[in-house]
Amino acid sequence: MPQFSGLRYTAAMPHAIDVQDVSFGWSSQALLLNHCHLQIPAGEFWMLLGRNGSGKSTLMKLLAGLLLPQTGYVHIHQPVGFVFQNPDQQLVMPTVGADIAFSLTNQGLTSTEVRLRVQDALATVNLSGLARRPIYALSGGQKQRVAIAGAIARHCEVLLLDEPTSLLDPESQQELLANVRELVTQRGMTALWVTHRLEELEAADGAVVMESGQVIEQGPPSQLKHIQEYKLSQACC
Ligand SMILES: Nc1ncnc2c1ncn2[C@@H]1O[C@H](COP(=O)(O)OP(=O)(O)OP(=O)(O)O)[C@@H](O)[C@H]1O
Repeated sequence: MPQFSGLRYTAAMPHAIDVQDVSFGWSSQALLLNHCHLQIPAGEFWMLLGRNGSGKSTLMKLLAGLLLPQTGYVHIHQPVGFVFQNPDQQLVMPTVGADIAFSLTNQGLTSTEVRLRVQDALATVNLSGLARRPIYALSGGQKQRVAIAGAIARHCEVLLLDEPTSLLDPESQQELLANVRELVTQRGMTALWVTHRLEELEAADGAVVMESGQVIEQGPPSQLKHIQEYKLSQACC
């Protein structure tokens, strides 16, 4: 198993994602994340909520291994795929098929294996037949699904999605949400999805609320006090 400072992979873990006492600051003067703890059960779909600037995206980057914590550990024992808010920041090849195949570079696969993985991944996100479609000719929702297909082609078991629907219209939002729900239910993947859209919680098994760099609550959405408060504040405005 690979082992890096602050990012530890272990063989048998009760949770797909286990964050223990993680602190991180963008500057040496102040910590943004302050002794964060978080556990996401394997094979479940969870959402991460919190006000602007509370540290959600920073935490997601720590989970993906794009940043390393200054103290504490992130334990993840399965391959991780990351889906950015804006898919144009992660789709790098001219066509759909080439982009998914690019994610398999350096995996030592034959061209037949690459082709089969691209086909399987496209079918999983309901984009079969679009392998030759130029990326620029896709809708925003289709681009997000190509990003997810890249993770599926790499056999990622944990999906991290940072506000994946914030640039989408309501119909594409619903399609993406249903697609990720299906990946969790049918393929047993684990997904953690950042959102400000409370209606998306209906698709989730659990939710985590962050405030000022700390996880202040986590559990089934209907039982979280802070989420009820957000709902009430939305209803009256
Ligand atoms: N690359 C960076 N360099 C320096 N500071 C950063 C960087 N990225 C984020 N920050 C700062 O860290 C703080 C938390 O940002 P972060 O994006 O993690 O919050 P967030 O909860 O995801 O917010 P939002 O809901 O608005 O996306 C902000 O004050 C932000 O300016």
